[in-house]
Formats: sequence, structure tokens, C-alpha cells
Amino acid sequence: MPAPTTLLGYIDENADRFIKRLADAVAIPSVSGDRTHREDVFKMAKFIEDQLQTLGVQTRLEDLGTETLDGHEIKLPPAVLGKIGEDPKKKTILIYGHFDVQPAFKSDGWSTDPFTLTIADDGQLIGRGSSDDKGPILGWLNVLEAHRDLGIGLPVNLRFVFEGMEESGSVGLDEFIAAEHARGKDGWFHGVDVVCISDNYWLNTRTPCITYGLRGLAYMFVQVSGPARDLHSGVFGRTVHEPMTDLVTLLGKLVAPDGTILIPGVDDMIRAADSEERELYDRLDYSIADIEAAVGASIAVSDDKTQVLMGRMRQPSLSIHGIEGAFYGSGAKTVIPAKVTGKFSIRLVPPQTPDKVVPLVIQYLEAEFAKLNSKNKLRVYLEHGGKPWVADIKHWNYEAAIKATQAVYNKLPDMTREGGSIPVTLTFAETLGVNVLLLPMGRGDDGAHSTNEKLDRSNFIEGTKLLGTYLHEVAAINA
Ligand SMILES: NCC(=O)N[C@@H](Cc1c[nH]cn1)C(=O)O
Ligand SMILES: [Zn+2]
Ligand SMILES: [Zn+2]
Repeated sequence: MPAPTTLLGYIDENADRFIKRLADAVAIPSVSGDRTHREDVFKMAKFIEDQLQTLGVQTRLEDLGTETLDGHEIKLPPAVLGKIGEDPKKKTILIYGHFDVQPAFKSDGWSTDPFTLTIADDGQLIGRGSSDDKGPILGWLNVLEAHRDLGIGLPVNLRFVFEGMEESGSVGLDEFIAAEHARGKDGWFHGVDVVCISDNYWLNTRTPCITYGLRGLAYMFVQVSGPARDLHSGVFGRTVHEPMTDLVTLLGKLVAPDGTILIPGVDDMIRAADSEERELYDRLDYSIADIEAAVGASIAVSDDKTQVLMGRMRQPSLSIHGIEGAFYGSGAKTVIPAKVTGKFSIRLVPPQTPDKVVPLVIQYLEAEFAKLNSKNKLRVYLEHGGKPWVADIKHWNYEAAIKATQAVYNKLPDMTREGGSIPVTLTFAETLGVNVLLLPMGRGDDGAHSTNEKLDRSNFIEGTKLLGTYLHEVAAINA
């Protein structure tokens, strides 16, 4: 049963207002990884809760406790829970999204203020969180509003979990889900049939996709410390072991320029793809030109599209993100930093888990450090992690999403595994024991986590139709 045409018409007619609401959301700099923005993450939680209440959703702000960030104990942002519909004859869908965002500064290279939604002539809605993940969350609000204003009953019962710590390891959420689940029929998740998450992107700029896998993550810190304080390099250069020298040597041993992970045992955990599996990646609507357009340069590690896709979807990757404590400003400071922390992460695929991979990394870095004969101190540890997830696509949840995509975009979706990580996905699948799918709104070139993040107007509006249509397709399936 396709969504009522009035619903789709309403979404078109109210597009400008929906975009205004997105602008209001983007204006709240809810950066979870920055202590100075913690109040903004709370403000964003309240923004979402207020909107849900206006739309007739019963809500609850769930206190998730505290965390220690930069040596300070601070409150975690609450999870925003929502509930609408209790009809036992209808299916119940749990919707997940996150309202925190990655950091963004104009000085990173943004063309516009990251927290002012800028509407470009070509329809791009530019601003931090537009695509990841405020646009999709607001898509759900748009769907609720359209049903309410048109007097169309929701075809399913809905439960919402919107969190404010996804970009910083989802601290506190797994424990909350487990505790709620343990409360049985009194718990928030009682009766949930399936989960739908809209927090990823199409592979390209043309073909919608449905995602059935995510990579896991081991986000690691490698810290080298020596002198009691920063030193003058003219006075102490070549007289002491320098932490930065040790650290860059170690970082240089993690990954080869072609992406091969140099830590023994990590790449080897993954069996090679057979021809049948390669075929899955071969079939996807993707080309090297898509990567080049998305990254803005011709730097793909291979000319073979299938190999590049497998590198993103079914192989682990190791990326070096930065060095805390290093001199990075303008000018030429002749300092020997006293303590430096290298930050890198490994994206994991089945059968890898942080528990299996982290000991290999620690053992390797300690052995490599020993070879340096340095008198500095080394500390290697996991900052946060999450397991990979792959779902069964032979489920009515996927059937509904495929039908909805065909109805809205008149195209069969690409079935993808995503290179990114949303650790709570596996928690939902394992703890609640239900099918989970990812139904993305944005395009592959949205620049999530990057400068000039955007969501195309058409993706916001057609994406809203897709979410609404999906609910009706779920309801129509006899399962
Ligand atoms: N849209 C999902 C996403 O961007 N997830 C993050 C999760 C994360 C984990 N640690 C820091 N961020 C990702 O990087 O994949
Ligand atoms: Zn996200
Ligand atoms: Zn993200």
C-alpha cells in the first residue's frame, strides 16, 4: 500500500518550512566531543523533545550519567525517547538517530559559517549536521507533522531513541538499552518489531541505497611522554629522546600508503571474497569517478571499482586522525613537545571485534617502541570501540524499504554495507533480537564529518517522503 498521495503533496507544499526547522536545528552547535559545547547538546535534546511533544509524541529525557572528558567529569546528554501509538494490531518500529554533531570551525576551510544553514543556488543545504544526522531526524518530525495535519493515522506504532553522544562513542546508551530490555513488558522497547536508522548515505549522488552492514571501530590513543615540560629544540635537540620523533616513527608503522594494515594478524582475520561475493560489489552503481567527485581529488587507491568498494565495505581500514600536544599553529615554534598523543582508528569487519584486535595493536606498538631504544614512556589504549554489524536482508523490514524506495525514486536501491560505524546498531540487533536496517537520506558527496557538509534539498524532501512511505509499506506487509 503506497503512502497516500496527500501525504506526499503535503511534504512538497511544506518544504520551505521544513528547511527552516532544519536551519533552527543546525544553529545549535551540539558538538558532543567538545566539553565547551555540552550545554548545546542538552539544548538540542530539548529542541527535539519539544518538537516531538508538539507532534503528539509522549516523551522522556533519559539521564545517561556522567563521563570524564579532558579530565573533567561532566554530565552526559540525555537520550530523547518518544512513543506514539499502542495499537496491538499494528507493527511497532523503533527509530534511532543522533542529534550531536562533529566539531566544525570556519577556519577548517568552510566557505560559510558551519552553524548557519546556508541554502545554495543549486539547492544544497550547507551546515554541520545537515546530513549527519539532523536532516534525517527532522525527516521523521516532518512525517509525523504531515500525518497529524492531514488527519491520517500513523500506520504503525513508533518508538524513538535519539541520542546526543553518537559521534563520541555512544557513551551510556548500550547500558540503557540493556537495562530497559531487562524490564520486560514495562521497558521502553517492549513490543518493538524492527529498527530503522537513517544515519548514513547513498554510495553516489544518483541511486538511493539500503544498508545492511556497518563496520565496527577501535579508536585508539598512542601516547609518548618524556621530559617534564616542553623544551627548546636549540638547547635540547639531539640531547634527549624526543616524544614526537618516537610517535611519528610508530604512526608510520601502522598502515601502508595503499591502505594495507601493517599490524600482524589484523588484515589476515578476513577471508578473501569469492567470485559470488565480488559480484555483489560489481553490481553496485559506483565508479572511480564517484569517489573522485566525493573527495574532490583523483586519489583512489585503485582503478578497480570493485576492489575499492570491498576496501570500504568488507575489509578493515586504519586511519590516522591527529596528534594531540603537537605544535600545529601558524608560525615556526621551535619546541620539543613533552607529551604527544597519536589518535588513530581501525574500522572493523566480521569476525573482528575490538576485543580481538586491540591486544594485537598494543603488542605490536610496544614491540616496535622497544626497537627504538628510547627512554621515553609509551602508553597505548583503546579510547572507544564498537563491533561490526551485518543483517539478514531477507526480512519484511527490507522488503518494505525496497518497495518504498521504488515508490519514491522509481528505482531499485543499491544494497550496501557502509564503511562507517554506528555501534548501537548491533546493540539493537543483539539485545532486542530484532531486524535492523539503515535507510539513508543523504548522498555520498554530502561531506559528513568534513568541511561544507550539506544535504541536498531534494534529498531532504524526497527523503522525508521515503521515510513516510516506508511506514506505510511496513504496515501493508502481512507478517
Ligand atoms: N553517521 C554515523 C557516523 O558518522 N558514525 C561515526 C561514529 C563514531 C565513532 N567514533 C566517533 N564517531 C563514525 O565515525 O562512523
Ligand atoms: Zn551519524
Ligand atoms: Zn557522524
